[in-house]
Amino acid sequence: MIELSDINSYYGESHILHGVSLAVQDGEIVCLLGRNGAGKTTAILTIMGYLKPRNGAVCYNGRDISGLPTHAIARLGIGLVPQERGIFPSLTVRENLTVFARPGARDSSRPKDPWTLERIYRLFPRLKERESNLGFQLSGGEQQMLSIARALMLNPALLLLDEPSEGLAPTIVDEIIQILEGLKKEGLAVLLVEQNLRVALAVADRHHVLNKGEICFSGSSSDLKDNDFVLRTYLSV
Ligand SMILES: Nc1ncnc2c1ncn2[C@@H]1O[C@H](COP(=O)(O)OP(=O)(O)OP(=O)(O)O)[C@@H](O)[C@H]1O
Repeated sequence: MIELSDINSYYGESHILHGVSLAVQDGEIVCLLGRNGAGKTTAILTIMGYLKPRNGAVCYNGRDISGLPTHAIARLGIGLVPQERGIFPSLTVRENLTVFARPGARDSSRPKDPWTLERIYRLFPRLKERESNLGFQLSGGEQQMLSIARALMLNPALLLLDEPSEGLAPTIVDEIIQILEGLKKEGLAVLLVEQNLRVALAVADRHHVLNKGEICFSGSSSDLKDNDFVLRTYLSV
C-alpha cells in the first residue's frame, strides 16, 4: 500500500533520514520505533509531503507521491494523527469531528463502509459522553481519542499515527491499545510511530527501529522481544 524506498530527507542541510526503506500492506499495522530525535516524525512528514525527500521514492498503491503537495496526498486516502494532536480547542467534540469530514479518496480505495458519527461513537464511547464539551475541556487521553476519530472521519485507507500514547497514564494507554486493536479489526492499514514498546508489541504486526535516521532492526514482535541488544541499545528498555 505504502512503500518508502531508500529515502533521504533533510531539513535545510541537516541530513536526517539516511536510506530509509519500509512498507505497510493492506490491513497491516507496522510500527516505527526509536528514541527521541531518531527521525520517526521526519519519516511521517516525508510521507505526507511536508518534506520532499532528496533521494528515494514514496509510493502509494504503486504511484510515486513524493513530489505531491500535502493536500493531494491526504486526498489519496492517507490520514495523519499528529504528535501534537491538533484538535480545535474552542469547538465541541462533535464539531471537531464533523468540521472537515469527507467521504474519502475518489478512487477504489474509498471504504465500502464509511465512518459516520454513530460508528465513531461505537468505537469511542467516551467521545459520545463528551460530545458537547469543548476541545480544551478534554483530558489528554480524550484529546488523543478525538484526534484519531477526527482523522477517521476523513475515511483514510492508511492512517499515520505519531506517538498516540505519549504523555498518557497507563490506564489510558490501555484504552488507546483497545482502539488500535479495533482499527485493526476494521482492516485499516496503520503506520504507528511509538516509543512505548508495550503499545507497539500489543498491536503491530511488524516493527522497524530507527537510530540516527537509519533503520537498524526490522522484524516481527517475537523477533523484537527476543532481541536484547536492540531493546537495550536503541530503545533503552
Ligand atoms: N524543523 C527542523 N529543522 C531542523 N532539524 C529538525 C527539525 N525538526 C526535527 N529536526 C531534527 O531532526 C532529527 C529527527 O527529529 P524527529 O522529530 O524526526 O525525531 P523523532 O524520532 O520523531 O523524535 P521525537 O520522539 O522526539 O519526536 C532531530 O535531530 C531533530 O532535532
